[in-house]
Amino acid sequence: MATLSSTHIPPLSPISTPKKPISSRFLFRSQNPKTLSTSFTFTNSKPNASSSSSSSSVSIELNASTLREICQAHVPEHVLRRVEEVGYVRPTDVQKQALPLLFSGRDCILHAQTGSGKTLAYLLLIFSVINTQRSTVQAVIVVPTRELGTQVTRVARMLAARPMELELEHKSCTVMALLDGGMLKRHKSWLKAEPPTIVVATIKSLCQMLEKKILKLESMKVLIIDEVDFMFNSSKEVSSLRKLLTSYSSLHNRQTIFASASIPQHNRFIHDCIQQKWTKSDVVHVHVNPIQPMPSCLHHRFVICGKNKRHQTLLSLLRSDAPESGIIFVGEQSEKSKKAGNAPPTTSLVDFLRTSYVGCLDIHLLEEDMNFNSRAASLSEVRQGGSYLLVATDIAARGVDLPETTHIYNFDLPRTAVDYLHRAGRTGRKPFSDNKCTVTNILMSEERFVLHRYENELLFNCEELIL
Ligand SMILES: Nc1ncnc2c1ncn2[C@@H]1O[C@H](COP(=O)(O)OP(=O)(O)OP(=O)(O)O)[C@@H](O)[C@H]1O
Repeated sequence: MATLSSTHIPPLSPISTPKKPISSRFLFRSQNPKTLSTSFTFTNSKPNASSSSSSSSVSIELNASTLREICQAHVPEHVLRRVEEVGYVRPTDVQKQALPLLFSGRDCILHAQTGSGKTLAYLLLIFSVINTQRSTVQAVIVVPTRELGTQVTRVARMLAARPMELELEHKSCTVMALLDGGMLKRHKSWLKAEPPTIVVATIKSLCQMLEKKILKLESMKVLIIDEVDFMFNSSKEVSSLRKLLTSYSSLHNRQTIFASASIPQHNRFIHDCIQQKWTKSDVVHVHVNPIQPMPSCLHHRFVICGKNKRHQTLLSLLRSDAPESGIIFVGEQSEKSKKAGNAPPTTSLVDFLRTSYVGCLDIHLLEEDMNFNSRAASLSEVRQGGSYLLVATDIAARGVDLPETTHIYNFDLPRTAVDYLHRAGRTGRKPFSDNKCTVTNILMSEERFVLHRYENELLFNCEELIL
């Protein structure tokens, strides 16, 4: 066991900044603070720490080779058994490095590649602190979309399930999904009758319940904000998020965890966390693979074609790649095109593929404009069925975990490097697999420089494919 002390370490410096930082669409307001936070950056599993911490000391179990070894003293046995039953035996890097810090009670910024297992890390923390004998909300997980909320709820319920014999002896941990488009009336009755132990919520639905005082957070021990950069980047969400962090609950009574694969200008964000009292001043920044934001199992390609040839180009790619399963990302329809009465590009593409693509992949659609039931049906068909091609907007780009996806196609280029990172990260989601997954960009020649910029910002190489 290696002990890493964060005392007498130089002031917070950008030790974990990639050579070229990911560009940002947003800025966190910052006031030149004197921070006490600690940054741990992990490359090849060797941590470095940077901090001006007062006297905090953190023990890190670097030699543990199983999740059981890391969690044994903290997580109930029935949860550990479930973890093993579903096949989580070896910890991923972020789990290995973050769990000891999380169990020590520190506020934490979990900053690790897409598909690296951040969800399991924060759920194991939650299971280590909740007391199922108490009927109060003890953990809240805030997510940006209904789709991610449903997914996190599914994993939390799967871990919480007890064998029948224990079910009779102990009260179970209950997990409520409080998501936009849900049946809030039913949730109100549930919250009044017997509050759940864990709430997974979108910020809008959560704040509705808090404003009406139907949900209370006085017993909340852990607050997780998943996809934190996305949440702070959305003007609709940011004021509710600030209220949740500072008015509806107090940083002193809870452990606060922020998670994302992309935290642009992270040092500034850490400063703001402390200044704005979103976290305690000894918040830890766990940054795994800081100089390689993109998972190494991804192979990036691009094809150049004319504007009117994109459908045919995609078809040729699908024929030559024969993907096991894939996601095709399409940009949002412009207001001008909507006004002109054109069909959305997603629907046109789905129609085109259904008539032209001859293969064994089921074709599905996921976009914001679908109603919540159709969105849920689409994702659940994708999860249950065999091989799929999912045509989606960026709604599927954050957090959605479809591990069978082998290919990503950017039918339209994403708007930012951060968006590229998250779209690409919908594949390569099997932590210990050696399989290479492919991300292919369909470009017009004048867009090449944009992709080049993303390559520089995210430090990856994209190879040209000539069809
Ligand atoms: N220890 C583990 N062993 C094997 N598989 C794991 C382990 N931990 C997580 N996974 C699997 O890895 C995949 C990715 O995990 P998760 O969704 O938590 O990634 P993430 O870090 O939150 O990614 P993103 O930033 O894209 O949201 C999931 O399919 C999950 O089941």
